[in-house]
Amino acid sequence: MTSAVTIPRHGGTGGRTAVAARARQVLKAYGSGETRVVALDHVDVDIARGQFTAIMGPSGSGKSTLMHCLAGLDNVTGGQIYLDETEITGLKDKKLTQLRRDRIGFIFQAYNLLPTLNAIENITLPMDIAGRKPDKQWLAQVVDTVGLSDRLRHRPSQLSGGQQQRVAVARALAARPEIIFGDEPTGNLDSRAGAEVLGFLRRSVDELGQTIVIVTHDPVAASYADRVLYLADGRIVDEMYKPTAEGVLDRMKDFDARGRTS
Ligand SMILES: Nc1ncnc2c1ncn2[C@@H]1O[C@H](COP(=O)(O)OP(=O)(O)OP(=O)(O)O)[C@@H](O)[C@H]1O
Repeated sequence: MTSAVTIPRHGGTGGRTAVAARARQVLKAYGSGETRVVALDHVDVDIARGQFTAIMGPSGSGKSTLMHCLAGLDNVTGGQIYLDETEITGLKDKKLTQLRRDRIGFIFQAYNLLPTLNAIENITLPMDIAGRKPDKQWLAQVVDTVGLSDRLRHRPSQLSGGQQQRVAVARALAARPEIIFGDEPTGNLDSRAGAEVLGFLRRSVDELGQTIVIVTHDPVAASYADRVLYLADGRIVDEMYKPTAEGVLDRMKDFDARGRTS
């Protein structure tokens, strides 16, 4: 088993620490007594700022739970989660809602677009709700990079699945959150649209310095990441830097074979 890698806390990151999010001894259990399930078993992990991280592992290994705990969408049973220097575990609901709104972006498999709003209205909605004015230049860059400039007045029903997901990606990026979390962000897309969205996420890391964490089952999606974390039975059991799809697939086969013999 590999232990969590600790990244230097201070780097050339404009005053922010080099670690965007941290989990320390995070325990998450559901239920009690005989039905108690330990979804996360004392997880330690550092998510590096400006990197693309993919979380992989078999079904039920705790991937979504880890992402939800890191994003402050779910409470932990024990341990601490930090976003930059802020401990989010223990924050009251109102503060947590505010923190998620102001500092975190989300991309889900169901795009969660509002059907009555057009693309640009959906993209700026979180900022409108927060009462923040979008940075026009930045917004134009995001819209241009996702290739939506000629679709901004279209409603979600007038867009393809890939285009809708690109609206969801643009919405997450537009507010320049410290970190973006994606749960199977390309799960509903065909391989061409999926590649487009993943290519865009990759560019936003390389060109815009965005920090991204996704949960995926797909070795091709994971190959866009800088680092893959492997979960099994609620623990981080391995990691891979600069993954290739073949390398990820081989590692998954190893785990399956070990799982069958243990
Ligand atoms: N609300 C819940 N109540 C009870 N048990 C839960 C709940 N949510 C998750 N679990 C359990 O926690 C464990 C981890 O679930 P989680 O959804 O994080 O796994 P996963 O790796 O994301 O799975 P998948 O790849 O199938 O989405 C599983 O055993 C699951 O059954």
